[in-house]
Amino acid sequence: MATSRSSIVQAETIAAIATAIVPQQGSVGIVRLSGAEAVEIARHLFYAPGSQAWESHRILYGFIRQPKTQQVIDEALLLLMYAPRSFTREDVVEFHCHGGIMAVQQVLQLCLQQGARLAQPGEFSLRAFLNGRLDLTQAESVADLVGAQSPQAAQAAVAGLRGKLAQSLRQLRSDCLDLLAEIEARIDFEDDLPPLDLDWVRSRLDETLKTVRHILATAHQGELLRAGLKVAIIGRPNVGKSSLLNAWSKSDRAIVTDLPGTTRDIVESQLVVGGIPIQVLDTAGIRESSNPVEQMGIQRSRAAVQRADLVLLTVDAAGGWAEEEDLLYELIQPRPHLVVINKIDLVDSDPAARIEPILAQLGPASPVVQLSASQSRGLEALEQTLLKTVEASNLSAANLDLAINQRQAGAIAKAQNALQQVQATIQAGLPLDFWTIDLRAAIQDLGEVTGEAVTESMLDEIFSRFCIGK
Ligand SMILES: Nc1nc2c(c(=O)[nH]1)N(C=O)[C@@H](CNc1ccc(C(=O)N[C@@H](CCC(=O)O)C(=O)O)cc1)CN2
Ligand SMILES: Nc1nc2c(ncn2[C@@H]2O[C@H](COP(=O)(O)OP(=O)(O)OP(=O)(O)O)[C@@H](O)[C@H]2O)c(=O)[nH]1
Ligand SMILES: [K+]
Ligand SMILES: [Mg+2]
Repeated sequence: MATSRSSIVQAETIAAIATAIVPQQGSVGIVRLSGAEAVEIARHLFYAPGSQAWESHRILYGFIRQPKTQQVIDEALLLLMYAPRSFTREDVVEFHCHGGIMAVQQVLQLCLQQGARLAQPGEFSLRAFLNGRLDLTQAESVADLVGAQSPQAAQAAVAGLRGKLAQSLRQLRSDCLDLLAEIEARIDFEDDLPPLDLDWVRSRLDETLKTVRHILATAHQGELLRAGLKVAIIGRPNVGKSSLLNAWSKSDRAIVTDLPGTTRDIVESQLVVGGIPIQVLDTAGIRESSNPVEQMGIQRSRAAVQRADLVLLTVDAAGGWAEEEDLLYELIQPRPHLVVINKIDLVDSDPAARIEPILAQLGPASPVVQLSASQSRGLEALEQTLLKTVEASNLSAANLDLAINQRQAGAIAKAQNALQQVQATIQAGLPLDFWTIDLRAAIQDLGEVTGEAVTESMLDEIFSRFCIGK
């Protein structure tokens, strides 16, 4: 039988390297222990000279030693946080070692030799959750903060960490419980109570649904902030795709030459637009080719169109719209896209004559941007149009306190359905028992979000996505 993460005996003391492990990098690396044996293990491994007190929330200075040979492994600091005043609410000990890979790996091995078990991904956060220090949304925000790729994504994660979503959901759930209590009382003690105030029930339901809708509406910004966007630049050879990637990312990532067919493999670059982390893919120019290497590159370009959240079809303002563009334009029709008219610097003398024929080829559903990649002109407009196309224009001005993830949105949408069902049931004049069925379902769904009602397999799935040492 597979052991489930949450059923692992919490009496076990767990250990992990809490910092990134990179050779020759990171001035400090941390090995973290949590559990009943943490302090005992540290006592065996850490020598603190003089009369330093082993008290909670203190840092001791000293040496980590191999207990048998007394060989010194590192000169280090030891941080003590005794239960319940720690991240996990268990005894937590941290060895603050030198960075790089050797010190932390050796110290981790010593901890394991002393009886600690290697922590699974997310297990420190899981314990913080199981011990009631964090609700599930806060624990998810810990992972979001570690994974954040833009200041706005980090800001949303910190708000979640501090319990903004948790608070709203607790309030919603408690409102539903109040409503349930009122209704159930009428089922159980019908004769002893004044009749149910139907207007009150209806207005409470309306209010609750309004809040639910408000929270659900933050799912789009949550998804953009967390997952970001994959944007593929496609077009026929030499229209300036690689030049656009370079200008946009202010780099020399991609090779640019005046030879058509320069780019073969996909070239990626990472940037942030209006708070959204964006992965830009430069692709091989698409054309009929007999060169097998180029053909493979073109296959990858076509695949990128399907993988991308947004496709930028790039066209050469001077070269104009050719037959190949008809095919490419058709290819991107089912995908979210915009059309980039590049090299406008070449048509400065008479832009209308060159650009209008291109515009005439485009349908009304295709946003258009004119720019010059080689002169870095029009990139601002590209970003604004991109944000508008993915409906994220006011993300940077938005309130980032709430930005729910897909899992949370799924459960909250179920709660919304259940609450709407309660409304319908009341409307249909069905007996009170029916109202409570859907109300209970809504309460259950909200509990799935906060973790008040979760299964072990849900916890497994959520925490296994964390990194090791979190
Ligand atoms: N060295 C180190 N830095 C770290 C962490 C850590 O575990 N170790 N963190 C880990 O993610 C974050 C800080 N988060 C933390 C959250 C709570 C507690 C904590 O001990 N809370 C107790 C006690 C509070 C108090 O003393 O009053 C509590 O809330 O009960 C510690 C760290 C980021 N920086
Ligand atoms: N005048 C002008 N030239 C440009 C502009 N953008 C790119 N070019 C030139 O167009 C040529 C092709 O540019 P690339 O960026 O290599 O074009 P590409 O679409 O990536 O080409 P392939 O990878 O071969 O498909 C180079 O000589 C660039 O300097 C622009 O905005 N204005
Ligand atoms: K080229
Ligand atoms: Mg190229």
